[in-house]
Amino acid sequence: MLNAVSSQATNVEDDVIGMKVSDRIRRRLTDAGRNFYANDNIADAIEDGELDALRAEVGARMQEVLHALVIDAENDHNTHDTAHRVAKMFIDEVFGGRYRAAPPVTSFPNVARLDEMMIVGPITVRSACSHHLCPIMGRVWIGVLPSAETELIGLSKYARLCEWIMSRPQIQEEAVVMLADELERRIRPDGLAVVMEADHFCMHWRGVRDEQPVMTSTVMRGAFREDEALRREFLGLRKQHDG
Ligand SMILES: Nc1nc2c(ncn2[C@@H]2O[C@H](COP(=O)(O)OP(=O)(O)OP(=O)(O)O)[C@@H](O)[C@H]2O)c(=O)[nH]1
Repeated sequence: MLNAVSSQATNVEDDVIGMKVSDRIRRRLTDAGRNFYANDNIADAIEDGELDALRAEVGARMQEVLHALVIDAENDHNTHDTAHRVAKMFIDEVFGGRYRAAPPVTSFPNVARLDEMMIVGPITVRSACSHHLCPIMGRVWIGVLPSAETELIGLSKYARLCEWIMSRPQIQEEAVVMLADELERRIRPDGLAVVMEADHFCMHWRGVRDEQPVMTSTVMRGAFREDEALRREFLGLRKQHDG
């Protein structure tokens, strides 16, 4: 999608040699009129080799953060490589869903015309809140009511898509909607249900420091929204899966 913009942006880059790689990527996104919020995927705006440069840039800036925190990262053996470790953790792991393209998802036509609900879960998910960048650790359940047009996807792909969507800084309410949109687009079911239950470490580790609260969010689409009995069956089975 960004290809058309990319060649245009390459010309721009000719006169902006010396720009930081984050500025180059940001410029491409801005020129294409694209958002680059914390939970947006920007993989198609990053060219070959730029992820290595971005990791190095984030590492250098993280070193400045440690410096501003008055930590002697140059001489302290424990924080010597911390800045680069953190950059690697952000870009490749905990926020990797921003920088990586979607995982390949093989789909199969619904030849047998299956029309009964199926549930996958609990799928363990890890995310981060966009306010304090603290971990969010949770579980997701997905319910699908297939239609004749449905593309069936392999079981493991639900977990892979969850991981891709969740490993970005965000709020839970938006994360479940984004996950539901992605699944609906790929599966085209008659009904889709997503439940997410998660611990927010911005409430446990800091802030109110309350260990108890868990946030539960649901998204009900199509038949799950219209048919109360189906919705109840899904929510009941989810509890059973929970043990
Ligand atoms: N709605 C929602 N809120 C979240 C989520 N993750 C974290 N939060 C909350 O977002 C708020 C962050 O904004 P502020 O209230 O301005 O932050 P703060 O003053 O540091 O708040 P405290 O956490 O109360 O110290 C906190 O109340 C968090 O608990 C989420 O996924 N959804």
